[in-house]
Amino acid sequence: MSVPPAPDPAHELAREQAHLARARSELARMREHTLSLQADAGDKIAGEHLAYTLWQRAKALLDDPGSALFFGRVDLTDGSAARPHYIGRRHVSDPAGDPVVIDWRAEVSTAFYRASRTYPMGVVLRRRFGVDGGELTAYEDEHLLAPQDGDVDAGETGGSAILAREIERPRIGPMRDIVATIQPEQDQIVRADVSSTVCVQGAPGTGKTAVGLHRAAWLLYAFRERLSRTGVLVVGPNRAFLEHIGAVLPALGEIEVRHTTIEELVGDVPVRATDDPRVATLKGDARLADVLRRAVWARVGSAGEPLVVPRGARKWRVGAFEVQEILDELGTRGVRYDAARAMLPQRLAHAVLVRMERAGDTPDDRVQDAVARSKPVRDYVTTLWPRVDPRQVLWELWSSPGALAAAAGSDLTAEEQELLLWDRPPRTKGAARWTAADTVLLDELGDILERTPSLGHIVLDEAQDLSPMQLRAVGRRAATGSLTVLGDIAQGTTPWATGSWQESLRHLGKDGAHVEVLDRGFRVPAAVIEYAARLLPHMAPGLGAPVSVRENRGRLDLDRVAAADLVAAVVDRAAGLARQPGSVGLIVPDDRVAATARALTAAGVAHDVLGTEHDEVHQVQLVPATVAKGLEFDRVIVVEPAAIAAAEPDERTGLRRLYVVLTRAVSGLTVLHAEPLPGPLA
Ligand SMILES: Nc1ncnc2c1ncn2[C@@H]1O[C@H](COP(=O)(O)OP(=O)(O)OP(=O)(O)O)[C@@H](O)[C@H]1O
Repeated sequence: MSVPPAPDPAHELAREQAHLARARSELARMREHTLSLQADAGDKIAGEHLAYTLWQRAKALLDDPGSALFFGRVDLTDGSAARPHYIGRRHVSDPAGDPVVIDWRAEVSTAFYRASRTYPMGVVLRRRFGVDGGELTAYEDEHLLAPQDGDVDAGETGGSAILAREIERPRIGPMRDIVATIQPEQDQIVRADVSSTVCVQGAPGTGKTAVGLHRAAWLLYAFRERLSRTGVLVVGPNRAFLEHIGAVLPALGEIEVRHTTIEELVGDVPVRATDDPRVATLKGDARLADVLRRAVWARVGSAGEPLVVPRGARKWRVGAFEVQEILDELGTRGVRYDAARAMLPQRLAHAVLVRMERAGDTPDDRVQDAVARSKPVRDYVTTLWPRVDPRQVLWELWSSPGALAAAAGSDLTAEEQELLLWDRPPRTKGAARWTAADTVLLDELGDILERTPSLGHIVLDEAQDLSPMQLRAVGRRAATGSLTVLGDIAQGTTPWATGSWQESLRHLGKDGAHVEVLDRGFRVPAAVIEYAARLLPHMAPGLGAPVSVRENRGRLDLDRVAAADLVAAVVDRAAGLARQPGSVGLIVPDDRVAATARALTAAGVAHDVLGTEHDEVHQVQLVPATVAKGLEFDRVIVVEPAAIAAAEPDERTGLRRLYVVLTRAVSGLTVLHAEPLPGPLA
């Protein structure tokens, strides 16, 4: 194929701008058309539903003048000619139905993200557009089949000015989508098949969260019917994090995806107490699943008495031995406790029916139903296979050494059982003050009784922090679906944080799922990541820091002041940073949040306190150290690292917490302290 001469850039840009104008007018036409459709349906309710669907579709077709309808183009060869495809956030077509812009999630778009000089995937030309205020301002070309002079090399770090500009932009407000610049290794994860669970290990800022959210959007596009029926869920560490990421999926047109924390996911009962870390860790241990199962199933009685059912003048009798066989069979079939309980009356009635037939009667199904519903059968079942309330089971276990020992078998040592028992048991289950770890156990008990419904897909972020029992709670909600598991072992800050993804995947019920590693850092600049990485050998040996792909090495200031001046210095530095554009994260030890907020307010520095309800979004965000995970800010001030580390139960967790807070910055990090810095940071 002959290589066309290089076009005049100004002329070429004007042509692309004309294509954008055309795309905009086609989108407006699509919207007009949708608005003109009448919501005529058979009945009133169906009519209202249709009208709502049309209204939603029209809303989705609204053009956003602040962003361009496409950000890239690939010209794919079909042997003789090359056809251009414009790639954007949504599909736009002309009146004949031919595409003007193709959704980034469509099959053809894959080449835009993945093609390389080594694997050109039929890409004659890949073009990335520079966009400003919704207008095309520049473009960059790569001719993958036959490279030309002036091509950028996007495979090279710093090769693409457009990618660099996107990565380097100062951060303001919540997280944005990355559709225009998804990297090949990220795209592999985004487009992994719906049936496969993928686990991503990645250092801070390698794009795990971004990849997980784009994967959810891609799955919803590629498997729309199946997943809109079964549902997609995003699970994150806390509300501040969910607020930070909550706009990404709606910006990609996906408004149905629920976002939740693990506590909200399992929390049917209010949490009114906290466990000592040793107790919480034990309650999160997977062995508890067996203990709970035994505690529930031990409630099924043994058939000591025969079942006697009077009908008319006769009494029908099913011997205890035969009833026991039925009980044993139901208990070993793998059905849930309540389902088995619901089957028992019919099984017993069937045994009665067999006796009636043997005696020469010809009873039909209605007789069996009547026997199953009769009082003697109901009473017999209630005694043998009682109704179980999860809270009652747990209350008994934590109150009664005998009950716990019986359920524990050889799974828990005497010492462990001692740890689990309440010092002062509440008098009733209603008076119990449940802890967060208890709610997870109650959720497990709920599933022993009745199967938890499964969703189609779950994106589980910061998964390293979940206990085995929490992982089980998430896993059963994806039992017939799949998961995207995201995390970083070095950022594990719970006493039960995982040391092995294989183990976590086992608890999730997805043994053997693939673990991918992302190691190119898009957030943290080199000067900052090199400093934070000094902690790694002390708290996560074997794990490496990301290689920063940022051009800007960033700014690192270590700033020591006298203890008496610390609060004033914090206010002064925050106010100083707030004079320049970009968000400011002021990360302080949790127990200093209130005092810092008061000092900021007194000095007139407008701010939000993350982790509390707040309506406005201010430039300065005051962040308790334990809430910082997963967040990012343009400039970060970390206040008193020694106190942040000392607030954790052990040294390793303290250093990991520091690693998390030190890696939130995009442009610059100031470490402000009065106490000496923890060893590796000094
Ligand atoms: N391909 C990309 N193009 C542009 N920006 C990207 C890309 N990938 C990631 N980023 C940006 O890098 C930053 C970090 O991404 P993200 O929060 O997803 O990282 P993470 O691995 O989840 O970090 P952490 O472990 O700290 O939670 C975000 O601002 C994100 O938009």
